Amino acid sequence: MNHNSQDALVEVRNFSLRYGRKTALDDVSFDIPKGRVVGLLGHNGAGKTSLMKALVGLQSGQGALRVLGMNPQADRVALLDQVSYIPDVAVLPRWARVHELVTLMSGLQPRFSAERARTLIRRTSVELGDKVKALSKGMVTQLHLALVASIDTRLMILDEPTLGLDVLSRKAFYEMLIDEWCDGERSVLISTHQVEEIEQLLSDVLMLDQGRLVLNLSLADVEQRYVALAHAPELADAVAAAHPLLRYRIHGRSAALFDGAPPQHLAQLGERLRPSLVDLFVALTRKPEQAPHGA
Ligand SMILES: Nc1ncnc2c1ncn2[C@@H]1O[C@H](COP(=O)(O)OP(=O)(O)OP(=O)(O)O)[C@@H](O)[C@H]1O
Repeated sequence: MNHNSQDALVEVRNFSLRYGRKTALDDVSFDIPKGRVVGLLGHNGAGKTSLMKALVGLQSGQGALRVLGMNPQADRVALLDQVSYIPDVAVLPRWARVHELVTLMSGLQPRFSAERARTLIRRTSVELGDKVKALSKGMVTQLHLALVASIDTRLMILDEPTLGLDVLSRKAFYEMLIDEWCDGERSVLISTHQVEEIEQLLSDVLMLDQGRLVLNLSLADVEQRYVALAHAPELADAVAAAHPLLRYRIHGRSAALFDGAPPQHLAQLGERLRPSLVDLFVALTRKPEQAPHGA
C-alpha cells in the first residue's frame, strides 16, 4: 500500500510504541488509501490493539501518525468524531432500550443519522423496543455496527469485532459491513484472528509479528508474489533444498510456499496454487523453533 499520500486516510511513518521496557510496535510504516478494506492480522500480543488505539489518539508513541489529515494525539477529540471506532471491549449501556440509544447518539454525534440507524437496525434481528441487556452477544455486536455505520465518516476501525460470535453472526456482521459501509470511498481497518473468514473481504493485508510489520500488501499482490507449489512426496528433499518459507499440506498433498517463483526445475514438477492468507500468516509469523522437521 505505497500510494500517493494525498489520498491516504491513514499515514503511519516509523511509528514505535512502548509500555515501559516492552516494545508493542517497532518502527511500523504504512498508508491506508480510500476505498480499502484492510485486515490487520497478528498473534495475541502482536500489537494490533496498540496500533488501533494509537490511530485514534488513545495511546501515544514515537514516530509520525496522520489520520484523516489530523494528528491523533493533538486532535483526539475532533478525530474521534470523524472515525467510526469499535474497540475490542466495546460496551453499550445495558439499561437502555435500542431506540433510546439512537436518540442518545443523535445528541452526542453531529454526524450520526438516526434515520439510517433505524434502517440498519431493521436489517438485524434487534428490535427498536428491545433492552440492550436482553440482547445476545451477536445482537449487541450487530447493533453496535449499525450505530457506528450510521455516523458519516470515511474511516472505520474495528478491533476484533466478531470475538465470541458464532459463525452465522459473524457472517451477518461482515455482510452488513460490506453492504452498508464499503462504498469505494470509505475505508475500514479490521483486526481479527478469523483469517479464513475475512480473506474474501479484504483488499489489503497488514501482518504484525511481535510489533514489527512483516507484510503490507494488496491481496492481488499477495497472489503475484507468493507461490504455493503442490508436489509429489518424493520431491520433498528437492523442495526443502530450495528453502521455501513453509512446507505443509494442501488438500492432503505435500506443498511448499515460496516467496517469489520456485526454481524452474521444481515448478515444472509441481502444481502452482494460490496460497491462502492463513498459510502465509503461519509462514511469516511462526517462531523458528515451531518449524516442522518435514512436510
Ligand atoms: N497497558 C499495557 N501495559 C503494558 N503492556 C501492554 C499494555 N497493553 C498491551 N501491552 C503489551 O503490548 C503488547 C501488544 O499488545 P496488544 O494488546 O496491542 O496486542 P494485540 O495484537 O491486540 O493482542 P490480542 O490479539 O491478544 O488482542 C503485548 O505484549 C502486551 O502484553
